[in-house]
Amino acid sequence: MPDTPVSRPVAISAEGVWKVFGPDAAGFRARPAGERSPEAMARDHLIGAVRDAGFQIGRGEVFVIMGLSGSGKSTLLRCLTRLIEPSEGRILFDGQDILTLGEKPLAELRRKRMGMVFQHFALLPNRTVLGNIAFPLEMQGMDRDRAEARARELAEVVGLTGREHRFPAELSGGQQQRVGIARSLTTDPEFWFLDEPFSALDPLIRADLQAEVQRLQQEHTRTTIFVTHDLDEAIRLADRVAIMENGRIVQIGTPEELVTRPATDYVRRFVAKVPPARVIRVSSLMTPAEGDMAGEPVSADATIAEIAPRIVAPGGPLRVLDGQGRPVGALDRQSALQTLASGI
Ligand SMILES: Nc1ncnc2c1ncn2[C@@H]1O[C@H](COP(=O)(O)OP(=O)(O)OP(=O)(O)O)[C@@H](O)[C@H]1O
Repeated sequence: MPDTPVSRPVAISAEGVWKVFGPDAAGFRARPAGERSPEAMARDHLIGAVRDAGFQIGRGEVFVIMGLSGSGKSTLLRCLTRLIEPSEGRILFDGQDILTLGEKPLAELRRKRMGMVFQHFALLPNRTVLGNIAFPLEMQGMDRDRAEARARELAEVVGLTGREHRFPAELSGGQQQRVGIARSLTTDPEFWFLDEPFSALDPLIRADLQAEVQRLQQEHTRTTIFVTHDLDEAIRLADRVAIMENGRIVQIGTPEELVTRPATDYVRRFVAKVPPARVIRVSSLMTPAEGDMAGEPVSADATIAEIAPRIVAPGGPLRVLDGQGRPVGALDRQSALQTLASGI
């Protein structure tokens, strides 16, 4: 499987992870490799919800898992948190295999270092916004005043100021999801798992919350694993995307790589409607150069769509700067225009 390696220190690593459902799922480990094809497994009424998944996620990375309904996204995410017990494989957090952890250390890991948000999660109907956000802290023994003070901070962070004393029934769907996001952040988790958190929301609210996730993720350099079946959402949020098909990861890459170098027809069909200018970055089109240059500055990390107004303006080549503001290349307007002409 084509896999663009992670470019940061590794935070989470999955090796040979399988999750099998069916009458004799427990006997799966003893199955020889030759008996693990979808056909051979189907004969024995076994479903390979996750099939031999392997990948590494970098610290602070947004790793998006996407694929069609039933491709195994949620099962894989749940395996990573051990909400579902994998049938086989290793899942390492900072080098430690969490599948070997006993109940107590696992609970500790979840409570202290992980935050989770789901599409449908239960808010406590008889508790206010603050009461709901504070709940995990109170469960951990924090006194009510301190827990509420922290909840108040988080309510502000997710834009719920002024609604602290409302009950869930008095909130819109988007506001309820904000409560869920705040609640998942009470312990300031290093690892943030989100499973289709915005699928039930209308597009405008969804875009708002996507921006919120980006902001929260950048502020605290959280390692974020985000499941979605929405390609637009994946492209907006992801550093890298893992595409799943029938339980298998068929490609891992940046949005740009998926669009410009799809590994299979399935991936090609998936990304067919993405305008290249939305994902191709200035760094991919520039001519590398060093030293002083003339021309209007653009960021090497920007997408061609983001700098469209500069590209269409008249003038010579654009001066490309890296994250530290150092000149790293020149962008020819003509070649950028060609990418732009393919749509935004
Ligand atoms: N508890 C279970 N028992 C049997 N089969 C299951 C179970 N959970 C999931 N599956 C099967 O495993 C496969 C993967 O399901 P999963 O929910 O992970 O997919 P998904 O990509 O998250 O789908 P969706 O986008 O619809 O949520 C599906 O074929 C599903 O029917």
